[in-house]
Amino acid sequence: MADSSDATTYMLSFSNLSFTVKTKYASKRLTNNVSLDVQAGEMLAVMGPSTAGKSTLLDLMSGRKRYDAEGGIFLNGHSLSTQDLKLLSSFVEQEDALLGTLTARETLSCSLRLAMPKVKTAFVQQRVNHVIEMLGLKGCADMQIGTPLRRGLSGGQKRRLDSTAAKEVIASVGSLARKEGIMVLASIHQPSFTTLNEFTSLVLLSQGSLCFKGQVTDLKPFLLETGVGTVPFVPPTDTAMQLLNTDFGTDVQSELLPMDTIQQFKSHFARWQDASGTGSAPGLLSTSDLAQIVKGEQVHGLTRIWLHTIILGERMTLNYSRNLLAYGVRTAVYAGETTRLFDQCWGTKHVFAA
Ligand SMILES: Nc1ncnc2c1ncn2[C@@H]1O[C@H](COP(=O)(O)OP(=O)(O)OP(=O)(O)O)[C@@H](O)[C@H]1O
Repeated sequence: MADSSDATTYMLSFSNLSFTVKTKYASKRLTNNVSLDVQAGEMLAVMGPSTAGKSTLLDLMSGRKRYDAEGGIFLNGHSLSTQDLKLLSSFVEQEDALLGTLTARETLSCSLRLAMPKVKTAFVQQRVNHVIEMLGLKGCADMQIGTPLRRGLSGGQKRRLDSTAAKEVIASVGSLARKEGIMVLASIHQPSFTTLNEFTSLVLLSQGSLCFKGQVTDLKPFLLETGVGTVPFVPPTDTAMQLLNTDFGTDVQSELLPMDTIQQFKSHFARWQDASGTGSAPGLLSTSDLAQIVKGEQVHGLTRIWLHTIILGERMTLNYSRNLLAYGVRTAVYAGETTRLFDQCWGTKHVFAA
């Protein structure tokens, strides 16, 4: 999220983030007073049962959704607006969003230029080369990603560019994050033990509420201290997920936390957090430092729209020029349909006239 040259200096504090959707008849709280800190270089895994509110929380944390009035997001004590957050963060969607006709290098370069439209070509080349190296994509950097008609990168190589995380992806992203002081927040489903261990910290959510935040290795002692315990050969995250999944009333839930499971988990967490104490506070930033970090190489308003249009136009031209057959067929179909419709309308007009 926040990029910095000094990996230990920056901390983002998310305070009381709530998000309520209002329908015609009622309102529903999708995220409920979530407060947590994330340090520069931290890799945070967000886990929770389906519909726990993971995507909503990530949207709030990255400025894609506006949180309710009582919330706030602070960088080393300075309040950030949703606009600031948008400029500071990059969001990778769950869905595959790769254009098959572009190479890995072109894909990364286009993403970087969209995020920082005014940076010099030499900077883009240098950063893209660095990321390609970090992701282990050097051997296939200039290979097209691939379309249904043309084979390109392998599935594993593609996953290093898209959002589907595996151990090697997370490991590469983690080392980039540590080196560059980037904060990585990722929603993950059923990670393997080794994948999860690549993250530095873990957030557990259920019904929009924060149920645990700590080091990945803290979860086991937390479950032991709260009396839930752990099951031999079962990862602590699986035990926690079973407890937090309210879709099914499981035996594990009624046995271990017989009353309101989520409420009990939350109050255990509050007590555990108090006992563990809070980490050291980061130094305050001056207003000018903050302005420098947030604005950086960014451009705003019409210039941004104009530069984005140019970059997307270049990408579209590249895509069309490499996919002439598919687009040629499509154009022919549209032309045929238009002629047919025109013919029909013309024919109908003549019938009425007769
Ligand atoms: N705009 C909206 N209006 C009403 N309900 C919504 C809206 N957006 C999300 N929801 C509901 O909020 C809940 C949380 O959604 P969210 O996508 O954040 O969960 P999630 O934990 O990411 O789920 P999953 O793991 O299944 O992707 C879901 O029940 C979803 O249907």
